[in-house]
Amino acid sequence: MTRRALMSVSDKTGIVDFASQLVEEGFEIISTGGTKRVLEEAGLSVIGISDVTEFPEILDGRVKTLHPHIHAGLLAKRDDDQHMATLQDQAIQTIDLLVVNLYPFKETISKQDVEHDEAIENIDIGGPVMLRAAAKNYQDVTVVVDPGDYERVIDHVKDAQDSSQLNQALAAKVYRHTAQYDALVAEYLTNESGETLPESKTITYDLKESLRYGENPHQEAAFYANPLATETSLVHAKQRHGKALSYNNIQDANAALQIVREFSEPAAVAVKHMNPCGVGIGDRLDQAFTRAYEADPVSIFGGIVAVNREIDEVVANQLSQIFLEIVIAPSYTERAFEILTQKKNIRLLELPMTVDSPEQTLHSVKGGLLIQDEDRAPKEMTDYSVATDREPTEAEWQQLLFSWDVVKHVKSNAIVLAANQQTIGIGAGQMNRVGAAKIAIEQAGDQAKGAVMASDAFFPMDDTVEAAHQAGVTAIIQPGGSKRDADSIQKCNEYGIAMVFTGVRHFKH
Ligand SMILES: NC(=O)c1ncn([C@@H]2O[C@H](COP(=O)(O)O)[C@@H](O)[C@H]2O)c1NC=O
Repeated sequence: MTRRALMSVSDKTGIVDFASQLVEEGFEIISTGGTKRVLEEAGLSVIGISDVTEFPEILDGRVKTLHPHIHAGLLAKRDDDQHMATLQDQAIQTIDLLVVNLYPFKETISKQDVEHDEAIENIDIGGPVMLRAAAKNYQDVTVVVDPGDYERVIDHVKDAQDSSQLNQALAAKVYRHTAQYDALVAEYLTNESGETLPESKTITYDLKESLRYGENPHQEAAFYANPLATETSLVHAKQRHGKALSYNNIQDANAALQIVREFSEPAAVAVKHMNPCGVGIGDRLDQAFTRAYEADPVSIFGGIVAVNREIDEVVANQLSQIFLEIVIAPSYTERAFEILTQKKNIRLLELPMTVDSPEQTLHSVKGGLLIQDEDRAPKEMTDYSVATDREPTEAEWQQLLFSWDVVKHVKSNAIVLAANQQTIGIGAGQMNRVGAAKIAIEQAGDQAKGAVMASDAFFPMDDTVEAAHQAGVTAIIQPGGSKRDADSIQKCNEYGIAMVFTGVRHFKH
């Protein structure tokens, strides 16, 4: 019996060529309205879907292939005599090859200000039903959802190769595709209805690139992208120079990006192992970078630097003095690019530094997933209160707010010391708070005199205030809320330290 291919595609790329080759191999082609038109315009002879269903395409295309003549033709098991007898009784012909791609739902909802009705009309119904039917019956039907697969399918047809392995692989691809399609529809409608943490969550990602390895060379790894990621997301960063990013590079670049986006003034952030090792702000980027560099000239070596202004010749010269894994900037002047690309091993990324919209963060645990809102506490100081007798001076306030923006991005327990728009000591990821303070203080050395301190969470005891005073710190910012706040306040008053409570905690694990 003549083999039949049903073609119904929104993305018509390559369809004429594919159909022509199938016809040459003896296939009959069945098609829906738009696809049929394209094929016929190319001179191919096509059977209209309505000739098979004996029913018109109705409801503006909402119903065209949803018909037993199509679905029985896709689903009948060829080695089941009863199935085949039923087809014969009902005068239904088998369909051997299905070529479908779906209404562009993702592209539609990615458009700015898309109307709800337009989104709904772009939910494909008939396509996924056919795809799922053909994929279920992959032992007898080849199903193609991706124009990128036309070539390998036609090669198989031409060589009359055994297609069982290919069919199964293509069927699996179909279910991944329809699952992603439905996940995006579900996400769109869920967001519209205002639900944030529904009873089940189907998340979907596309492979962006395979990585050489994960955190360590024996770990296999890949980078996946949210299909709806906005252009400010790291997955859309343009790599203008250097070798491929590693797993650790991506994590560090992400961390650097989050921190630098805290600041509207020129800012430079150096990151190592997902913690900032130096952050500086200033009137100009070169000034900000000098501060970030001088904050910890040892740790920045081999680090990642993110800045929020165009890199010019001056900054490029500064950056090229040290070994850096990655630089991320909104843009580079031509001269800066020339200077930096003289370094073979540096990776240069370009990404708008505009503040991106908050998204939920996901963290996997064995057998589960933790989902939470991004840590975007409002920056207004409405809940801030001065807990001590002495108010911070204006200069202290500036440094306190700067250090508070930084400490939020340091692994807990976290303490940041800052002076003159620059971090001077960072204690990260310690198991007790005073331990983090001691590290920050030691790093700051003499610079701690007159500096300020930020703590990501409250002081359980007054020992951190004691350590701060010994080092010469004059003002502290922390959430407050400990049972023993009174002890810390008393100690600050004794030492003339000004202490601000923010009422907000910034744990980061
Ligand atoms: N309603 C149906 O019965 C139906 N059958 C196939 N489609 C889709 O219609 C599109 C192709 O339409 P056309 O050939 O008219 O350009 C394909 O994306 C296909 O997935 C349908 N459309 C939407 O559900």
